[in-house]
Amino acid sequence: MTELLSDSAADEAVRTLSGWHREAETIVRTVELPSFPAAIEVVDRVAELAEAADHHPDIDIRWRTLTFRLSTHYLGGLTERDFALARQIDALLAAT
Ligand SMILES: C[C@H](O)[C@H](O)[C@H]1CNC2=NC(N)=NC(=O)C2=N1
Repeated sequence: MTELLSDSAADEAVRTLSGWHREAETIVRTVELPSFPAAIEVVDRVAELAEAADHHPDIDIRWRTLTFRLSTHYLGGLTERDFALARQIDALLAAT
């Protein structure tokens, strides 16, 4: 069963990620792509990952800059589901 992480566990977990930081009960990563189409392609691939995980980030799209924000909405905080998807996004971005 998915459970909320403690404050210290969340802080420790975010340090294991690439380029994410904590903002209250969310984790956030901003990345710039070479072009708007490249950014949209990343959004599309993240959407596939999110659907497969049944866990979805908030995505802010501003030209070539994407900001991903993760939190487990139904529990109102951070859970392992957020970090699992964040790791998948990191792997996707590392290969882009
Ligand atoms: C019914 C479905 O499983 C839920 O609504 C899922 C969908 N995606 C989700 N995404 C996120 N980030 N948090 C959730 O609580 C969540 N719940």
